[in-house]
Amino acid sequence: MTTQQLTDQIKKKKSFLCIGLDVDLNKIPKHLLDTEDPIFEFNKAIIDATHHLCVAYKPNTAFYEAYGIKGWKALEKTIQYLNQNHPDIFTIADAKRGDIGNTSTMYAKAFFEDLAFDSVTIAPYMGKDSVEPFLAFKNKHTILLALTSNTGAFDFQTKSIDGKELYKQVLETSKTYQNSENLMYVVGATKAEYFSDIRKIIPNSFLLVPGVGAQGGNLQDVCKYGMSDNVGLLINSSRGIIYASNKEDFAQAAANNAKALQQQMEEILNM
Ligand SMILES: O=c1ccn([C@@H]2O[C@H](COP(=O)(O)O)[C@@H](O)[C@H]2O)c(=O)[nH]1
Repeated sequence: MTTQQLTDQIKKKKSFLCIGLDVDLNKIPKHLLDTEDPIFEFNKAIIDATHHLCVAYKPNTAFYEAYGIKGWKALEKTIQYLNQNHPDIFTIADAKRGDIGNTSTMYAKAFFEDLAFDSVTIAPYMGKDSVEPFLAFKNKHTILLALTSNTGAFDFQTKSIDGKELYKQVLETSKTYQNSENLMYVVGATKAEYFSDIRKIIPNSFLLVPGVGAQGGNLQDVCKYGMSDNVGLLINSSRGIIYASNKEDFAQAAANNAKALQQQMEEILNM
């Protein structure tokens, strides 16, 4: 999917919501545990109930890898279900990969070719030759960790090196990479006060913004300082939506929470 197609979807649905599919078998409704593939059944029910309210889904691969081969199969079935039934929805593998060049190429093949995700999250720490193999894939997007939502972000990312904060150096340097038009960035919703500075460096890039909901980030603040002329935001909520209820009504409860966020987004887009 191109960024223009993503922007068109945002305008059509009046939503820039990304729903995180972080499936924890201890949190899903008990009746699903009797099915052959509880992870996929949970995801399918959530997707069926919420796809009209969001423009993206983001499974975090940790929640699948933790269940071994069954988890990976459920991830594969989930992305196939999305690509077959909702090709207009942007898909993000939140895998936070990145390694020496030939290894990065294999990671890119895994997520872009085998699983056919639209995008994958990447850690920038190993630099240019670890990121460019992902950028080489046409119409696929590399979402670089810039300023993360957790408190540990202050350990390194905001530290000044040669007079400039590390996260700013990540933004500036990554713009010089080959095929940098395929870059997006992760910026945490809990860091709303940093968005103005970030937009000075990357005015038009898409930002994936986790941290609204369970982590306490504020949607209005993020939009006030982080929205670009073309919206340029994907606001993620995972636990705040998918675990709205652990009873039989879980999918409808998730849809209600997604709807509440989508309505706030619609108001912001109409302002
Ligand atoms: O800076 C980051 C980068 C990634 N994440 C991931 O996003 C979701 C957030 O889940 P919630 O339940 O809405 O808090 C999760 O997969 C994180 O690993 C992040 O939170 N912050």
